[in-house]
Amino acid sequence: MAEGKIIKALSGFYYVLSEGKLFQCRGRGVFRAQKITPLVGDDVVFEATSPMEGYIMKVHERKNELVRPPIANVDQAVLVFSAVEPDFSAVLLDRFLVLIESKNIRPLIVVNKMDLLTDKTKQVVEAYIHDYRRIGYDVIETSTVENSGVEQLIPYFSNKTSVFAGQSGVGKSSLLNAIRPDLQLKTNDISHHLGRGKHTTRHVELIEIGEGLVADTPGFSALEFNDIEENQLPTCFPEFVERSDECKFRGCTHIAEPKCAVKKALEAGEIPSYRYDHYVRFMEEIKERKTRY
Ligand SMILES: Nc1nc2c(ncn2[C@@H]2O[C@H](COP(=O)(O)OP(=O)(O)OP(=O)(O)O)[C@@H](O)[C@H]2O)c(=O)[nH]1
Ligand SMILES: [Zn+2]
Repeated sequence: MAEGKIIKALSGFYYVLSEGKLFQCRGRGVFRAQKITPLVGDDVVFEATSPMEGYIMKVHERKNELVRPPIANVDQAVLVFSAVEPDFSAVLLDRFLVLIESKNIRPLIVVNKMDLLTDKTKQVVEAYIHDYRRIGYDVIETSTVENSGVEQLIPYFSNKTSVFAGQSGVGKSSLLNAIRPDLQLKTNDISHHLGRGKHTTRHVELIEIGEGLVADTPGFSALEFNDIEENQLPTCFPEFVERSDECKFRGCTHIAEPKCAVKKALEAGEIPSYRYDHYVRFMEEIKERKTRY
């Protein structure tokens, strides 16, 4: 018996990577009865029946699970935004961050197309980058055209399973190509792998980058807060969590309560007003969803 990770699933076979070797495996017959469907990203115990084949005997418990693309045990989400074309959007970034924080996935923010900034737009984008770094997020500035910042990304992949996420056209495929030119993902093309329409079935595959694994299909295409509870939302804003011990009320939602440390920090300019505004907006969205059912 050996331990491995499923990096690809195709036509009833699971491809298990174990100590640098790939095994084409079948699942155990009992998985079907037990309603276990092994997923890409699953850590498994398998029995090798030849140097390249085997049977999956056990699927380890998952740390998390994405639906689109179907992938288990995601450690990190690389949130790709462009500085311009499309314009940097803090509300979209906050939406991604909430979803990711709620699944215990570590975010890495990449701001791409830095080459397109003018003196004026640069100030705006740099101010945002500064704010997110102050919260404690890692932000990497890149340009695939000038090939800058790209190599800074590589160490972040080590010993992790990562998923790229971000709007269409921000440069996700371009970044992956810059990191691993042999992938030759088509860019700016509606039919290429990373940009495939929402309704086609996707085969996700984990590819090796640096010392880690990265999904070749981006995640988090649905940006709704369906699985997030009201009391969970404050925990998705690290700069609120950090201060909530100082709130007068335990379980403070930082909205209407008096003597709230988050609101105090907001008034003092320590928390950017747009972050707080997004929080309030997301909270309303979650509450509204509840009354709908
Ligand atoms: N100026 C500039 N253009 C870039 C940069 N990175 C990517 N692009 C261009 O932006 C366009 C979109 O890039 P893609 O890599 O296809 O973007 P994507 O995020 O994979 O898009 P989808 O597949 O639709 O999700 C292409 O025309 C790229 O050439 C960059 O750093 N600077
Ligand atoms: Zn509070």
